[in-house]
Amino acid sequence: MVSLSKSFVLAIVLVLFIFFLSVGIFHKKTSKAIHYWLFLGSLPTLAMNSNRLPEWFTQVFHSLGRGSFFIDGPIFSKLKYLVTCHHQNIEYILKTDFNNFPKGPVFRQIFDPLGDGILNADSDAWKVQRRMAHTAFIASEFKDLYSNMSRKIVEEQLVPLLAHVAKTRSIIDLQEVCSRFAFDVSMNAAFGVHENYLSNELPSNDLAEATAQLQEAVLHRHIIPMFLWKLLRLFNIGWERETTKALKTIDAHFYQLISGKRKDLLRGIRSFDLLSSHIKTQEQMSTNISSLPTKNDDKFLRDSMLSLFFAGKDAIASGLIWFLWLVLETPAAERKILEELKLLFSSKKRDLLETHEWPHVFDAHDLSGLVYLHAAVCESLRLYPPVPINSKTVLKEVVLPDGSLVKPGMQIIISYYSVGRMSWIWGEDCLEFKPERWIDDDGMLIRHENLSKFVTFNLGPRTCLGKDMAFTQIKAVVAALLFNFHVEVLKGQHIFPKPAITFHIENGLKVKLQKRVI
Ligand code: HEM
Repeated sequence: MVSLSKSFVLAIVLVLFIFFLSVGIFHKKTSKAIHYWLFLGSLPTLAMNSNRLPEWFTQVFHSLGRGSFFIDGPIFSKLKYLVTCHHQNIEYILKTDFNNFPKGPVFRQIFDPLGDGILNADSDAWKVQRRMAHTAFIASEFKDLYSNMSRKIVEEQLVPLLAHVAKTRSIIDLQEVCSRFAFDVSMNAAFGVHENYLSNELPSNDLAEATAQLQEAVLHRHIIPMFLWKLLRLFNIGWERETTKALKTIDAHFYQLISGKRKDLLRGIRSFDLLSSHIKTQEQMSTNISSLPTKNDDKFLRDSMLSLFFAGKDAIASGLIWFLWLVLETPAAERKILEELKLLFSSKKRDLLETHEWPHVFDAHDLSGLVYLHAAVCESLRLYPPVPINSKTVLKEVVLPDGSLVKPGMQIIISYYSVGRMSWIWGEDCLEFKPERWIDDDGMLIRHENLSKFVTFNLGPRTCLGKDMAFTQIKAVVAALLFNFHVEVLKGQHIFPKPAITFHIENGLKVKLQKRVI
């Protein structure tokens, strides 16, 4: 009897699964507009475009000529989304009336593998996480550890790997290199451990693979209806089985790292990574408030670290690969970056210019003063924000600055990707990669990022805590790569975004490298 009902449910799951795949994920016909279907509302259109949501949202904004639209659920359901890229709405939601727009229960269920970490928490639980993470990020010892470790990884792993590729004239996927780099940096920052995932042999790493798997799983939870992925989870089949497996691997590693760190600290071994800081703060915190972690709460640490790890790793990898692609496709921009680097190199190494030591790795501090490089990074993050969309829930009814009425329980989807592609926000040339838009006539940076229109790092109380770290990393990698190597992008590659929580290139970016003689 039990097995009969199980088979029945499995059959239903299978039918629905195939239906959604054919309507949504593999459906080639996409729509530039938002249609209302009898009984079903606008959900079928959403499903048909589920593999390219940021792009579709952008097309709908263009076709409607405004920065917000609603998606209605099936008749009799209360499901309704507001999708917006209106920058005054975004400022209102993320900053002015912040408390009225938590992430909410839907987000929390989809991201439940992250537990109570900062990315998934709201209200008091979020405040605790934010305070702890902020304490960790602003510590001067952590900042030093971060910049030393980044330089070390660039110098001792990234550049040797690229030199090896250049020497053997082999083809490499630059996106994979960026992901491996981001993984090594994030493991160092979070736990103070060196994984050497970027070494010449491109070794496999079960933790890195499990975290990538978890990303995929969370994406599927966005695409297919909640009841369906919950059924898959109940029966431990399909993507949900992969999620469970990935989580087991992640937990095994994370709990081992936490227990190892506790032992180190007991032995008096000091370190300044994020985990050490969290353990220290956890011990100092009061334990009689229910939302606060208790002294030996390893689950709390696991959740905190998993969020911080995810927040940094994928965003850095994504920011890097889109930047590199845009610059490599825009020879004028590449030339200007190289000119700045040469000037910096000759000002620092005047005496070495004749003999020219190769390869050369720049100091993060020196790179921070380069105007064109900074402008180019901002420009690529505008066009390809690593986190393309975000969602919020409405607590109390309110009219947003553009006149949209939102009601309790409604979901709001903010499309950061679309913000960067609206001509009424960035001008008619908004689709062009033009670092010059960030530089004024006196050659100084225009700080658009201080205005609400540059939303790539979020706004308000939940602004990204790793923004400075992100700029440091991207500049360090780009400078080392472009200054020391000539990069040839293989012809015939069709570059388009892969559907994911963070933006990546669907099939990677295959390149050949050659030693660059300056
Ligand atoms: C180019 C790189 C990056 C971009 C574009 C970026 C963007 C963002 C965005 C949009 C959010 C808001 C997410 C949300 O509300 O769910 C966020 C949050 C956050 N980011 Fe980043 N991020 C980047 C790199 C990093 C790095 C390297 C770290 C360091 C670990 C980091 C740490 C965080 C943290 C801790 C939060 C949570 C803030 C909160 O909820 O209070 N980010 N980031």
